[in-house]
Amino acid sequence: WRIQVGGGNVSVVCRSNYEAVKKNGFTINSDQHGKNIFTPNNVYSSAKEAVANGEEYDYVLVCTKALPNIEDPTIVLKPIIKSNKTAIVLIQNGIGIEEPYIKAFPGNPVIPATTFISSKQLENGVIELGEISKMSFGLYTDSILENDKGYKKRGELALKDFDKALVSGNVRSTIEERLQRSRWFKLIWNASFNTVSVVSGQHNSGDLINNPRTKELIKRAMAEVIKAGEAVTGGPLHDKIPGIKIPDRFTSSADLRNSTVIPSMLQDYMNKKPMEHDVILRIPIEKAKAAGIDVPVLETLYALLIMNEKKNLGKL
Ligand SMILES: NC(=O)C1=CN([C@@H]2O[C@H](COP(=O)(O)OP(=O)(O)OC[C@H]3O[C@@H](n4cnc5c(N)ncnc54)[C@H](OP(=O)(O)O)[C@@H]3O)[C@@H](O)[C@H]2O)C=CC1
Ligand SMILES: CC(C)(CO)C(=O)C(=O)O
Repeated sequence: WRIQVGGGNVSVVCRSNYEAVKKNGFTINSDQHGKNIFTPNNVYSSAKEAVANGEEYDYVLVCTKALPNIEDPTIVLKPIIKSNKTAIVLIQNGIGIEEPYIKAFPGNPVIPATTFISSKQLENGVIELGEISKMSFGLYTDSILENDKGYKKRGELALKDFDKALVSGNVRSTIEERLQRSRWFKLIWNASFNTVSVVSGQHNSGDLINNPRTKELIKRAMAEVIKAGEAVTGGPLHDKIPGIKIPDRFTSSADLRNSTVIPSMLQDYMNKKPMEHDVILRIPIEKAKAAGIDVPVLETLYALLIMNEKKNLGKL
């Protein structure tokens, strides 16, 4: 939406909201940008349809839930990626989301993005957007073959143009040099608030910080993510805020009290959809252990979360 406002040509592939979006576009009620109708340049029902007229895209933005435990996330993109010209932008939470794409599409720039927004689809095609809208992203280079000299060049060009497109659409955009550090920083929120919001019995962020025991539990989970993230990425997760102060900063924020958030994981639980516990807990727990960091709170949350999910999805 903001990319189109900035002058870009934007097509979307929709699934269950296809009919509604094809007919009416998206209605977006945003605290920051007011009430808008976003009419995508094209609305498709599948990736195959999106390339039926021979289109080749500069960017494919993946905005689905990251559920590698359920299916290979790259299958759906196969028809769209015709050459290494197309950059794949992963607008998703979690850790370890990039690897399947690097393996399936060697040579295509993979750009993971962390986004601080609060969004909710109220009904098909009707979106509510909270007051924050910022995005940071960078080029994934961790397991790129030494001999692909062009990868970095293609990737850096794609990064710059993506940044321009976002800035033209009035989004606070940042190109991240230390990409994994910013992903772990975002995980501090997701591995704590998102998970406790579900296992506590469906509570929003405001309820959780107003209760001293859940607030304390969230702070402990955050402290484990910070310790693990620092060990895995080899340094502090934030330039200005020392790790030890982050849990207090996050849980005392006045913003949080005023604008309560229903974390995306709780939205999935309430809609009886699978939750992103693989990339938000299982993979980070594995990485923490490999780096020699114990994470008993995260392990407990993971165990409770997957039991809850089984029951919620009728699989127990
Ligand atoms: N919501 C939020 O506030 C935030 C979310 N995030 C992260 O952003 C990512 C996306 O989250 P969110 O927007 O909440 O997710 P939603 O579940 O609300 O939306 C995902 C959309 O992708 C569609 N989709 C999934 N698979 C396919 C497919 N194979 N083909 C076509 N469409 C498909 C879904 O369709 P269908 O309805 O049919 O399932 C749904 O419309 C997640 O990683 C999340 O953690 C990050 C920051 C904030
Ligand atoms: C931090 C938060 C709540 C919104 O930005 C989020 O990432 C999520 O809901 O998964």
